[in-house]
Amino acid sequence: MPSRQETQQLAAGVTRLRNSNGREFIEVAHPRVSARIALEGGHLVSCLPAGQKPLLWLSPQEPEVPGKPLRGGVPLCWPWFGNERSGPAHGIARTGLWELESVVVTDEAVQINLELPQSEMAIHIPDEHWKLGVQFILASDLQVTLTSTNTGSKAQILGQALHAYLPVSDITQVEIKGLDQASYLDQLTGKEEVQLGPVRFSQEVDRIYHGAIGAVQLEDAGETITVAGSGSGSTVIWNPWVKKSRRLGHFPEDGYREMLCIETANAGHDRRVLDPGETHSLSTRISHHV
Ligand SMILES: O=P(O)(O)OC[C@H]1O[C@H](O)[C@H](O)[C@@H](O)[C@@H]1O
Repeated sequence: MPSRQETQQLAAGVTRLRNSNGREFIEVAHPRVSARIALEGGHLVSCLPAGQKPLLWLSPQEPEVPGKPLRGGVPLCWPWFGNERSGPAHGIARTGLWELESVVVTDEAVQINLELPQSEMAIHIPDEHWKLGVQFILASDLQVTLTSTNTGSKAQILGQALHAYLPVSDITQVEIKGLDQASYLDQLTGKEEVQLGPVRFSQEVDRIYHGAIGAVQLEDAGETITVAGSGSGSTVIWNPWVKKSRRLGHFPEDGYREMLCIETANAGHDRRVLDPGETHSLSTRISHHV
């Protein structure tokens, strides 16, 4: 829990605050949902619909200084996924400082829109011209939409992912359904494979599933979290397992036991080329069913 040093009320139940590590957050306390978004990274770090378990996992280890991504929630990978291009892994959006555009509160939901200013893009991708916005619809479920417009005069390549970290009670017992027969790139071996049955975890998993995948279901001890994407032709499934957990920054050594990532993406073969003036939206909807 960040200690509050400065706070500003933005709307009923929506507050902007700066914690003692200098990070700025938008905090939502609405009858339907509690949530927190870090302006650094445009990063939703927690989302708790009323009467449910948390929809997202967040590492208990927060980096002390701004500039290091928080591990958990929904990091925004943009305009490339992983190491598809040179520069920071997963691109520049997850460490950039986003600006608040709008907050709309209704009885059912809180809608928050952020934009990544040109000045943040100019640092790493000075030759590219984009308008980039993220919208969070926080309610009894969660919807995150990342919208990119090519504002330049040449075609530009776009790779991206909504890198959702989901909580699990025991990684060795969970299953992901909805990927049976899908082909995937195993990022650990570089080989193309075909999924047979549900995805289960007994070692590191780092895969890009291809195709316009419908909803996938994370089945965990009789409960289900559904992740439904749109604007996506690829889904990344990731768990770091034992050795990689030790190497990851700001991640508990046994953190792999209690999380996995299901990432609605445009990654690998699914990278897009946007013509001047073209807009593309990538969206994920995460909901919990008991
Ligand atoms: O450590 P990060 O840069 O946050 O990346 C965390 C993970 O993200 C994705 O799921 C990739 O497929 C993994 O290869 C990567 O290890």
